[in-house]
Amino acid sequence: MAIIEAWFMDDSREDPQLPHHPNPCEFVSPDHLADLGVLHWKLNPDKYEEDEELENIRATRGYNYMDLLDLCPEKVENYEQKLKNFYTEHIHADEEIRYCLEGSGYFDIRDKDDRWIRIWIKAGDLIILPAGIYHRFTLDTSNYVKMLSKVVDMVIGCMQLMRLFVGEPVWTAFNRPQEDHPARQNYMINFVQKTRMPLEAH
Ligand SMILES: CSCCC(=O)C(=O)O
Ligand SMILES: [Fe+2]
Repeated sequence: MAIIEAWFMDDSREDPQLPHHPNPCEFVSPDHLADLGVLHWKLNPDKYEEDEELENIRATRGYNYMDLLDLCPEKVENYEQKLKNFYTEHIHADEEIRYCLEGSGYFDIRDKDDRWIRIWIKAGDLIILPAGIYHRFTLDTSNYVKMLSKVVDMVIGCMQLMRLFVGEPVWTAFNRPQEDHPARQNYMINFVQKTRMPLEAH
């Protein structure tokens, strides 16, 4: 699996858009992410319109739906509210598939012990979060403009994302706690409890 930067987050209450590297930094490997059901590919964002590798992933996994989302204040209604919602810990009933074409940001996911892992997504990163995994999202500070005026003191950022889905897309977020949600229960069975169970004797 391709290299991706991911680390356990520190506990500080500072701006969520900062990296939140603890000292010393504890990095998380792609295998560890895969063990939590998180998959990742590094693609060439400049040729997304005729990319065989992307086509292969879409065909193999049945992602027949695709759209582009410009996460920029001038292109998204209720930009601030949307970012706030994205940073509220939640799950979905289906996979969340995002391909970053421009800009960068952080997907935070919970590990098996409920610790936050921060995954840094940049142009060319395609990431799949499994249904039922607790997660949240924020932009980082590399692409932002700080706007200062009498009325606003706001940090704005931009990112272009491709969203993929099997069939008609459903973006509904179910905020934590969701322990009774079927997607959460399946996630626990498939990715958390399975690896904790002692091997049965034959
Ligand atoms: C802006 S993409 C990631 C945000 C998210 O978790 C979601 O859309 O459900
Ligand atoms: Fe989400």
